[in-house]
Amino acid sequence: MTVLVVNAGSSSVKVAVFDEGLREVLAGRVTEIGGAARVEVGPLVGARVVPDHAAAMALVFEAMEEAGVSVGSLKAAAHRVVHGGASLVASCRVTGAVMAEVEACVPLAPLHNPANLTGMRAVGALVPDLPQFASFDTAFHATVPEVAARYALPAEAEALGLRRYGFHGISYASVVRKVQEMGGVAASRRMLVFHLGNGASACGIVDGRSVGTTMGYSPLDGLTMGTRAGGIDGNAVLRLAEVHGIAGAGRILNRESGLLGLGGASDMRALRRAGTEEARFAVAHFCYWAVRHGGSLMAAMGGLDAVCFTGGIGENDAGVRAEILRGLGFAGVRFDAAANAAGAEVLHPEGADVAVWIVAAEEERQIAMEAMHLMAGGA
Ligand SMILES: Nc1ncnc2c1ncn2[C@@H]1O[C@H](COP(=O)(O)OP(=O)(O)O)[C@@H](O)[C@H]1O
Ligand SMILES: CC(=O)OP(=O)(O)O
Ligand SMILES: [Mg+2]
Repeated sequence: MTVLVVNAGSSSVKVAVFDEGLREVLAGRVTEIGGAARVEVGPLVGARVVPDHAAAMALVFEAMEEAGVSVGSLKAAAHRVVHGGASLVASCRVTGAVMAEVEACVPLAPLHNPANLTGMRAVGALVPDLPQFASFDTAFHATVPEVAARYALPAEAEALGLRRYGFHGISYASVVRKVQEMGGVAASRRMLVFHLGNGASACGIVDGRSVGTTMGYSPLDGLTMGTRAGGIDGNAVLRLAEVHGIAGAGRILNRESGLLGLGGASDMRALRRAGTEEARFAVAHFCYWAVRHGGSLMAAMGGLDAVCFTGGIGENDAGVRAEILRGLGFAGVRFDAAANAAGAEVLHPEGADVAVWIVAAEEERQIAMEAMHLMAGGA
């Protein structure tokens, strides 16, 4: 039951191959697709011209063969799909109807869903008979109460699908699973999880279920992100559209804002290296809004038992974690500075009221597990 997992982003593809025992036998990524791309897939490492996602998938298959993981041994491919809309709320086999629904959600996740579809088509073109499965970032949030999901809009607007869906659900599901594996369930009834990567969000999780999250209709709302603005007044959006047109406003909000717009770089490591006044302000903005939203989610959960950090920034940037944890001090959050600086798994001191953990995001493994569950006949 070897499964190829494909996590396609707008300009990158992350892949992993898992065997039936869920051992990761190959992993890698192709980044900066569209030109002189960077390839790091098993034995294939270096710069290559990769014009599109189809070419990237062809390279992945080439690397698999070179690594001795034959494409013929694959039993399935499984994809991350960012937006599943209102109807795709559980992982499923990819069919024409599923692809049409993912396509219908393109306007809701313009940076992500087109790439997810391209990944499915590329695999389909290279290995036509391979069963394909999809896991949705939105699915984990299907449990939020209606008051949290609805915007205060009239019924005609709701009928356009304008609801808070929430994202990063595959990552949140993997955090819940890993905290359970760490034996932390009892201590973590009410868990505030920060997924801090290029896209960033936070989620309030009670007894393993999402009760609220910061992203909404699309992955634009909530926290300050690499290139996305995060929360912004609808009238400010209208003003941007008036001046720049709808496409221009969309570009500014999704691709030119966030850390990039404030600090001159979308990448946290680049901001740290730059060390300018603007870069420092961008990081301060990122942390301030993470704390503000964290407080709101704590209210939605009725308290706090644990805080978890995941994603590239959450797992690696001790300064960001420290600033957010200090900001949550009012809620009884304490942390061990040395453990945080070292990037340890457990950050809370002995006897603390609130547990604090770093949990590595395992989106690919989660997707593989869901596909294998479906292949084994699970619902
Ligand atoms: N060692 C590190 N220190 C600080 N930030 C880091 C480190 N490693 C990765 N990051 C940051 O993580 C972010 C990317 O996170 P990641 O979860 O890989 O993103 P995505 O999967 O959404 O593309 C970037 O801002 C990057 O700078
Ligand atoms: C949903 C989302 O924002 O994803 P990413 O963090 O991969 O951009
Ligand atoms: Mg990510």
